[in-house]
Amino acid sequence: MSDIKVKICGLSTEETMEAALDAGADMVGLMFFPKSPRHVSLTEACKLADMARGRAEIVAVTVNMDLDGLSRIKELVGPDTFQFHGSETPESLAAAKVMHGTKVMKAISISEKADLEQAHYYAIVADRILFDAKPPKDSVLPGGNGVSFDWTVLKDLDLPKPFMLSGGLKMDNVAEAIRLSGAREIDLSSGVEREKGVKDPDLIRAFMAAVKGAEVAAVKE
Ligand SMILES: O=C(O)c1ccccc1N[C@@H]1O[C@H](COP(=O)(O)O)[C@@H](O)[C@H]1O
Repeated sequence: MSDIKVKICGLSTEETMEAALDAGADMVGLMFFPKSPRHVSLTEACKLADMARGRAEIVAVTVNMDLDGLSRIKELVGPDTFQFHGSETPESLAAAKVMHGTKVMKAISISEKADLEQAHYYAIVADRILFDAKPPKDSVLPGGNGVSFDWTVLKDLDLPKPFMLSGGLKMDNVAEAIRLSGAREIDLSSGVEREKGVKDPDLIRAFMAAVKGAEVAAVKE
């Protein structure tokens, strides 16, 4: 195992964006969901995206956003990828891909193995699938809740597109998550926060070091 791809999501300050880029994050996520504590305005997002351009893939995270909203983000922020984290259909992903010329990633909520089935439909149009845990019943957020699912359900998954694992990842469990799921790409938000919505540069660096450690350990196995 080597070269695990890492996405750090919900970056909202220049300090934490720089920490993520400097530590080698492959993808950085900007949150465009007003109910999220990681939500950024278009102006903030432009600044953060300019820091990341050419250094990491810029992902705009949206939840059931209309085409006008997506167009504004595309024109002003210029993401490489749209992440769809709501109940968007494969058809709406295809429309966004054609209209905006970006890559598209669809988040799928998992609580049991049967939930993986829908990934095969989305994988026809999506460039990447993101598996996240089903949100707790009382949560207003469809993602970013810091909860995990049974990683072993992903083992030996056969999809025609790459997939990312997310949900409750942090430095203490990432090695185990990679080992049990077989994921080559991971995504996290809460696990590098000192309080809800507040990313911590030290936790970002420690997380990236833990991923490197997991890679080295796997090569020795
Ligand atoms: O982070 C959020 O606030 C959020 C809001 C709405 C949709 C998605 C969101 N985050 C995504 O969820 C994963 C998992 O988060 P966590 O690591 O369990 O906190 C995160 O990486 C984002 O892609």
